[in-house]
Amino acid sequence: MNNSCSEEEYESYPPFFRQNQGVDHEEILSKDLPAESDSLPVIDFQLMNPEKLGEICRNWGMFRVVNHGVPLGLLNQLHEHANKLFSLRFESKQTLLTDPILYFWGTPALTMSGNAQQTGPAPENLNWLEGLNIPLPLVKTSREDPFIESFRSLLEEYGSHQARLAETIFGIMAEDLKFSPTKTKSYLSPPTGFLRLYRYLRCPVPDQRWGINVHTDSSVLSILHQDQVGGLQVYKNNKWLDVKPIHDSLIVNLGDMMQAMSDDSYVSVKHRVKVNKEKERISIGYFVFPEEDAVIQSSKYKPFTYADFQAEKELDLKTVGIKIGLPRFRIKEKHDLL
Ligand SMILES: O=C(O)CCC(=O)C(=O)O
Ligand SMILES: [Fe+2]
Repeated sequence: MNNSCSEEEYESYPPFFRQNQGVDHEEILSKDLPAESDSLPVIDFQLMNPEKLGEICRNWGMFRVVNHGVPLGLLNQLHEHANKLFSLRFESKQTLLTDPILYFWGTPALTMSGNAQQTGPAPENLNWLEGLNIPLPLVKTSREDPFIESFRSLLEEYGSHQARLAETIFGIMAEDLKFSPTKTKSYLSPPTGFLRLYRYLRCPVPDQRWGINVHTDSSVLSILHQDQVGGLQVYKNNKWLDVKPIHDSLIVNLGDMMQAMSDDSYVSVKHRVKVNKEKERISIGYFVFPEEDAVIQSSKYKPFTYADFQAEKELDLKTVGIKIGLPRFRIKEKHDLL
């Protein structure tokens, strides 16, 4: 890339991310060792069983799902629509993509009321991404604009597939964990589900910035589909592994709620997203939570609801600048108190 890149090329970028684009910078080599290639376990959705799934949830907290029944045509159309929408001028995205679809940039952390969570003004804290937040129950009402309407109906269809997958997968985990029928029902609530479409932006200093820095998801389950660019990495055995893009597969990762429900036997796995200089990357995530008033009972944590967890997380982001998450609720063992 060089200085000849036209300014119009970046009109779809939030203004902050237009600076220094196209300029060669001296690269600071990443201190991380290169990531190893993908040995993520694969689950055939049609052949799942509690023992195998349970073992993967205990050891990995992330797996690939094949034979999931989400039509490839639907995935392709969704990516095409996302590409078109993200390529619009920044100002048009801000005006066109409004309630209930919310356009945001610079951070994936949104508050309960749907505003981007402030992480402070330092550019190294900004995430090189923009996104759309789509609460699924709200995406059922038809829209006038024909392009937005076809996008909405794809989201609705994709959302029902995701709810189907999450309910089946969670049902098998619940069998492995021997949950009572009441827990199984209240610990996963599809109406809480939302979709996130992300576009990670080209970054002139990719080794110094993050698409999304290391984190665990707060959800029960998250289900991801990524395009062919790559960048997602998972932490396993003290190493970062690249999660390779495989177009007809989905990635499931367990979140903090699942770890607490399983008394820490399942892992809410650490992951992160790298950015690159040459290509934007699009991914589609689905996140699902417990019923609003479901109290998570665990031998390791004080009883809490997802709303309690989210409130604590928002406060920590505001005051400490990072998410503390589950440790805020952990019951102190006797030896911790000495
Ligand atoms: O874009 C991705 O591949 C991952 C996104 C992610 O980790 C998240 O939204 O929590
Ligand atoms: Fe995540």
